[in-house]
Amino acid sequence: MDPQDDTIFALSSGGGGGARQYQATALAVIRISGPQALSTLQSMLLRPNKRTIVPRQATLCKLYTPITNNNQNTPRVVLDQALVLYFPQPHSFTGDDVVELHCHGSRAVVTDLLDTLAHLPGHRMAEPGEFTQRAFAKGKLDLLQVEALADLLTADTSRQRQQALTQLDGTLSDCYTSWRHMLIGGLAHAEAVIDFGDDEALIEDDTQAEQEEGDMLLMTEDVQQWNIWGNVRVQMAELRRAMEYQLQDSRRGELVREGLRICIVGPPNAGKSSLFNVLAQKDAAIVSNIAGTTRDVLELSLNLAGIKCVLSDTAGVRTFTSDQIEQEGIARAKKVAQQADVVVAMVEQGNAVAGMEILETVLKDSADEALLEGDEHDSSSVTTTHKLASENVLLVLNKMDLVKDTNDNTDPSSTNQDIRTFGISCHTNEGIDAFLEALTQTVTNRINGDTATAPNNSNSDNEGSLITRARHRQHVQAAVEALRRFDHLSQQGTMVVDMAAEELRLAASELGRVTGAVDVEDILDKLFKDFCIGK
Ligand SMILES: Nc1nc2c(ncn2[C@@H]2O[C@H](COP(=O)(O)OP(=O)(O)OP(=O)(O)O)[C@@H](O)[C@H]2O)c(=O)[nH]1
Ligand SMILES: [K+]
Ligand SMILES: [Mg+2]
Repeated sequence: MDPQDDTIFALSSGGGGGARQYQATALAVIRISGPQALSTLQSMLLRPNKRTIVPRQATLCKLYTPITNNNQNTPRVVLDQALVLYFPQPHSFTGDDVVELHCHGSRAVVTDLLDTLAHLPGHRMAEPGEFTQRAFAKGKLDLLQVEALADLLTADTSRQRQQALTQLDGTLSDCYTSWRHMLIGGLAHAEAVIDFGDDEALIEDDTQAEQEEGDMLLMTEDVQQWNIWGNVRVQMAELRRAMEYQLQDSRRGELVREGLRICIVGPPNAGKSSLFNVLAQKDAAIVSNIAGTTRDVLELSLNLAGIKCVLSDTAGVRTFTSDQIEQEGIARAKKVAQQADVVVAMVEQGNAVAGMEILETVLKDSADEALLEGDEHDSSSVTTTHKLASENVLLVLNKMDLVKDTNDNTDPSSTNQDIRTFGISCHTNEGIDAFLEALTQTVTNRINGDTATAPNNSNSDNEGSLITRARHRQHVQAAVEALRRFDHLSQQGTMVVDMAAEELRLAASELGRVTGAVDVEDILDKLFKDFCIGK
């Protein structure tokens, strides 16, 4: 029997992790999907024929051990009193018949129900993501929506949730589908031109057409075909601009999904780990007055105004140390700073100039390294190795509590030209609120991006069309490149229309890969493995 025909079931609510680790909850949802879902539910009712299960209507019933061919004379046992729901195919999540048992969440109820189902012929426990996999197979969701669902299930912050929900809605899918249809339309025209060119010489271009109009007797259809070709070229150029615009999004969607990287760098003993702990609101990193305390990079998830951020504490950077472990720590610190979206440069107050020098070497080294390594980077990391724009750097002067004469305070604003500077104390918390506010604003600005006007048909002026994965970016980039080659070829006259058409075909298939309309088996396998059981 095809595993697709099995009736699958799983605990779809929390508390999972197998019978042994199951954590009791008030209620639990067991989902059953497949051809036998309804008959199984009915076999668990006391008088199956007396009770009609109305689709999509919650019914409170007692669930008994089901009647099977083997146990007709065995007394039946009540398993639970549950609220049941039935979604007939095709109007269900998976597209198959689906039954949901909203039962009590104790270990006894859940494990006995699962166990009972497992013993029914044609039934088996669902693999991770298998319900979603069936939904995809039935065309209920496309690949972008499957990815959105995966993102929604793992969303930590409100921005991640919003972004995932918009993508789940099909907004991004609609964008790529409409682009792909435009490409296929262009391709159809190109093919018409090719067919025509087979037996008739086409005029090379409009100007030539005008020149030769007098001399040559033109077939009106020739001209029509050629005019259509001209329109196709214009349309494809517009489409390419819309795609290019989408690619110029500063990776905002990917940042929301993956989390924005904020890195604290600075010389030893500046108080980096102390700040890390203040922001973590716990004793996460070791603090001591020994220079070179932090070696490894420590990471912490922060939610700043609904945006997921990953904050890193790093080893203090100094130009000379004979300690090999510290050297490795410094190398790691530089690398993390290089990949960060926002850098918090920290120095002790009164030492801003030295601090800025260190910051400059860190960022300069990273820019150099980025140039050297450039070719080895994949497309997603190339964009992150840019030299940081000053609006994404915050300079923090720590230990303000040690300043004796408050009038003689280091004027923070005088330390550097365009880098914003904040005086703080990790001991007294002075200045922390203002710094945190600025950090939050920086992160928000980075995600909201600039509001450059979108090309007419870009669909890119709303959050829904933001690229959310490097995978999408690669395909859109490849489609743009194909369209550039198309543009070049399509200017060269009739001889190469078929080559130009091939580029349109390529661009269309790249976009098809984004939504999953074109072969995506390998991506799917990987994606479904990341799903939890029951989804
Ligand atoms: N007076 C004062 N001392 C501070 C402040 N912040 C940190 N310190 C002290 O400075 C010392 C170094 O702090 P850390 O947080 O370990 O500094 P670090 O930058 O992480 O140091 P490394 O990991 O060695 O690079 C510790 O003794 C802290 O207690 C502050 O705001 N005021
Ligand atoms: K230290
Ligand atoms: Mg430290």
